Amino acid sequence: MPRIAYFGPQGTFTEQAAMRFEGELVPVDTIPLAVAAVRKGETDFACVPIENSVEGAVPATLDVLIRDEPVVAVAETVLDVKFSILVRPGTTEIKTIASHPHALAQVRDWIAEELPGVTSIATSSTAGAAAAVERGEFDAAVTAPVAVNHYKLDEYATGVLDVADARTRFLLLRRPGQLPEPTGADRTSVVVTTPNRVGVLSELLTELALRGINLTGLESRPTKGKLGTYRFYIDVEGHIAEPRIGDALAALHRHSHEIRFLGSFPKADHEPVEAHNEEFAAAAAWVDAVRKGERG
Ligand SMILES: O=C(O)C(=O)C[C@]1(C(=O)O)C=C[C@@H](O)C=C1
Repeated sequence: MPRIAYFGPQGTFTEQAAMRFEGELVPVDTIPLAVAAVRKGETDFACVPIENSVEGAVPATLDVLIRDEPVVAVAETVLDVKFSILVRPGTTEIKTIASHPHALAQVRDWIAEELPGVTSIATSSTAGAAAAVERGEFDAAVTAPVAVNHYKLDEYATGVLDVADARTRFLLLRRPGQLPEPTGADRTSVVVTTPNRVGVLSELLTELALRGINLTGLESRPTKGKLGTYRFYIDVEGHIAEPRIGDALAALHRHSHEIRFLGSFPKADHEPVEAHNEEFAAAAAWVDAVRKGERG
């Protein structure tokens, strides 16, 4: 059975996401450690959060994807997110509340309303906060609902969320190898660094638009070198096996200093992508025929 390192410890949202894939689950404490496990070959896959509908991209994941040896996404899954507030049995007063920064940000208004004056503390993960509360380091933790099954804690509140219908998307990563087959409902992800000149980002986006490619995500992260220099993470609908996507990625390659492929994989929503692949194939066949002198 393949081994999947996931952003743990037990009881995180990422664990629930990882359970949707076939494999033996291996908890590790941080996102970089989960990805390092797959890079070193200690596990076959790593499962990490990539974006949340309320708080946006998960910076730790974006940063780890560009470092060291390449890893590629082969699948994604989306979880509905709502939180539980866990406390040690018998707790009467809450002065400190701990969680992953993304989780704290999603319940900020609830905390202000229900626990005014409480101090919020960032921990490595939601379940890491639960473990710390169990050890007596903080009074309360903002966790995934399942965390109550893993720690000797009680539910102070459940179903907590400032914005209804929050969702988080997770990636299943592995070392580069055979790509998943195109399904007609895929996503492709790349990260590029561009020369610093006028209009370069608009050139990249035009390459996509000209080929009828739908952009589903655009994030920038500093290169961590010169101030004001950025990497762009680009998600589009389609699979690199499709001519228009392959063509567009080749164009992005031409516009970039550096480009890294982060995967082509089925979208979690399985909604078919309008691809116009026949038109691209017909156009390529025409050019081919003209080159051979068979057509005018
Ligand atoms: O700490 C966890 O439980 C996680 O899986 C991380 C994470 C995130 O990074 O966004 C996942 C989903 C929630 O939005 C809150 C935290």
